[in-house]
Amino acid sequence: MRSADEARVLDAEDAPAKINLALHVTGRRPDGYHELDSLVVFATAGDRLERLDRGPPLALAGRFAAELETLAPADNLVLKAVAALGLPPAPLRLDKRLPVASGLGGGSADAAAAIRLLARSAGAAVDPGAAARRPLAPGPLADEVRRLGADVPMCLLGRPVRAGGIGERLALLPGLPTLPLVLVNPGAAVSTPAVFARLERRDNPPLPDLPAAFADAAALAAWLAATRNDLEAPAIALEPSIATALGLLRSRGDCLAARMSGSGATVFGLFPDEPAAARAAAAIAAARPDWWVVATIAPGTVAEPAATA
Ligand SMILES: C[C@](O)(CO)[C@H](O)COP(=O)(O)OP(=O)(O)OC[C@H]1O[C@@H](n2ccc(N)nc2=O)[C@H](O)[C@@H]1O
Ligand SMILES: Nc1ncnc2c1ncn2[C@@H]1O[C@H](COP(=O)(O)OP(=O)(O)OP(=O)(O)O)[C@@H](O)[C@H]1O
Repeated sequence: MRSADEARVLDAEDAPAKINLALHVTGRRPDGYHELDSLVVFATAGDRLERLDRGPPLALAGRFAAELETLAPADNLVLKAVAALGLPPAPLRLDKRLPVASGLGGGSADAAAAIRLLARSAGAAVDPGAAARRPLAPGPLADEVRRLGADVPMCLLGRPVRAGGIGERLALLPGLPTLPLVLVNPGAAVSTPAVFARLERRDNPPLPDLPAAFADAAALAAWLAATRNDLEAPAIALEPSIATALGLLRSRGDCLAARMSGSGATVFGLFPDEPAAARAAAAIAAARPDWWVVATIAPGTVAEPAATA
């Protein structure tokens, strides 16, 4: 039972993990940021942000809360988003379930969840419904969102996309099946700028053409075979345990594809169905009890409801 002085949860938002299924680095802008061409999906695994009836501006809970406690609350991307967009502050609690600096865009997902949550409580100064249906229209709001981090616009959308530019040019992906995945983080935080700095080539070709739809996870895996994550080799050079994690996924006979997400160190394995993913996750967790291992799904593309006149 809830004690009399315990805060009450008024509302909550999920902050799904971002997974780069493929990531090609195609150029570099004069400001040092890299041009990307990336296929991105969002998992049901993620952080969770709650709005409370009382408490400090941001309380931390969950497995990875301690890693954020060294950060001043104002530097947490949740409160940075609130300040940058001028959203009405409210007591918040972040359940930090995703490893920090792990290539899953956790901080960006938290910022996006804060925007959705507080926009809702303010009567939608930022229309979260619209954000869920289409990429943010260019404009001052989109600029503020992008300034929070290159991954924030895609996290605000939270649906399968092909991302271009530095990650802010988003095209919704039709025809993607729901993907059974295993996420494995070998417990090492990898610095995104350090990984980009180690790239040997920055002028790689874009992703190959996408078909209108993929029949299943195996069809997507066949397409992925002609793609890469260009950040994987530099990240492995900094953190060799990434290669060990990939090896464990690939040693499963039914793993369709295994690759690093974002700038690492988290890797994903794609499996034909959820039971296969659950078996792989259990085996890897048993072999490496100190690692973060989860079986999850990335929901596929939901058909748009027919427009009404
Ligand atoms: C690698 C990805 O995770 C792929 O989705 C993202 O591009 C990174 O997104 P993010 O962590 O939100 O990135 P930011 O916080 O904006 O940038 C962190 C640092 O990564 C480098 N960076 C990031 C994005 C990008 N397109 N080019 C870059 O070179 C820059 O050195 C930058 O200072
Ligand atoms: N709520 C937050 N969650 C995680 N990191 C945060 C948060 N707020 C601020 N940060 C800072 O942002 C940095 C990047 O964290 P994050 O977990 O978003 O990285 P990432 O998963 O590697 O992102 P990406 O995939 O975009 O490279 C951390 O090192 C941390 O200092």
